[in-house]
Amino acid sequence: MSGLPRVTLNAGTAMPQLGLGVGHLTDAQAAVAVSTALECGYRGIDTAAVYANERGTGRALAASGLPRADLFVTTKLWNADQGHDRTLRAFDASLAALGLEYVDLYLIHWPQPARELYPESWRALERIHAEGRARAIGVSNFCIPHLERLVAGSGIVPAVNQIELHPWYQRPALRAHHRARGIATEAYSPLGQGEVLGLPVLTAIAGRYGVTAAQVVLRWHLQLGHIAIPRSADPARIRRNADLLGFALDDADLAAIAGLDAGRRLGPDLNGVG
Ligand SMILES: NC(=O)C1=CN([C@@H]2O[C@H](COP(=O)(O)OP(=O)(O)OC[C@H]3O[C@@H](n4cnc5c(N)ncnc54)[C@H](OP(=O)(O)O)[C@@H]3O)[C@@H](O)[C@H]2O)C=CC1
Ligand SMILES: O=C(O)C(=O)[C@@H](O)[C@H](O)C(=O)CO
Repeated sequence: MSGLPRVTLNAGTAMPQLGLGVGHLTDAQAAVAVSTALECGYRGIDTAAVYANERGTGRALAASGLPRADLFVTTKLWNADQGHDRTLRAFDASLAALGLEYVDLYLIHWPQPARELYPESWRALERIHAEGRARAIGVSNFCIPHLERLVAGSGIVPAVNQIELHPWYQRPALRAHHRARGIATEAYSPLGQGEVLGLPVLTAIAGRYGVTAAQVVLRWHLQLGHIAIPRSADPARIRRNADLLGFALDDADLAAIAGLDAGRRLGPDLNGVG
């Protein structure tokens, strides 16, 4: 998968369009999954402080022997650590756990707007970025009003908004807003947590190309310009999920997948939670 495309972020760095997500994996599982993924050619890894597996992730990154410049490592600020000074301390802890001198992308995990802390947390991310310790900074689970508040009050437009995005939950208005603002769209739960993979529309397309439904969904993300971070703990799936360059979806396939949008969110919405 060495030829898999990268997306140039507004911060100027190039982010692999496919990465491995390690949410809900233990430290040990994350270490194995990251090692497998790097051997298969992945270079993007998505973790978060709340996943409690930054150490295992970092061990696997170090053991790979790959040049740091080839890797693209994302981690995230957890909700309990929002606020300017807490953010700075949480970032230091993440960096230490990962064993890195910098991350490629640091995200605010959820805005949690009722707490009114995300603008000052963002100012801390701007400082971390200015220090060169996060090559790009962005957000996750932000809606249009939250993005607009940051853009209005800050010199830096988020490089990325990482959002739940899959065939059942396609979010066309938010994606159009990202395009208008130059924010890259990163899809989490890109396989719909595995739940969409049995849909007849997807299995029929997969059958025609001789690939899996997961490959079809990931190819769809690539063709729409999304960054996608599928999670798997299964080495064969990790490998196959990155084998996306041997086929291309045509306009009829893309239209059929567009027709699957049901506005159906699968993960929790923590924006209302204090
Ligand atoms: N910012 C945020 O708030 C959030 C971010 N994330 C990030 O996104 C990543 C991915 O999201 P996630 O919710 O895990 O969902 P995914 O859509 O990546 O689905 C993961 C599930 O799909 C299964 N799977 C993976 N590949 C295949 C395949 N080829 N065939 C069949 N099943 C497959 C996995 O099982 P198996 O392991 O058995 O292969 C797992 O059960 C997370 O790891 C995390 O990094 C996730 C949620 C929220
Ligand atoms: O997985 C994530 O990245 C999330 O933000 C949440 O799903 C979180 O991990 C969670 O499950 C908290 O209940």
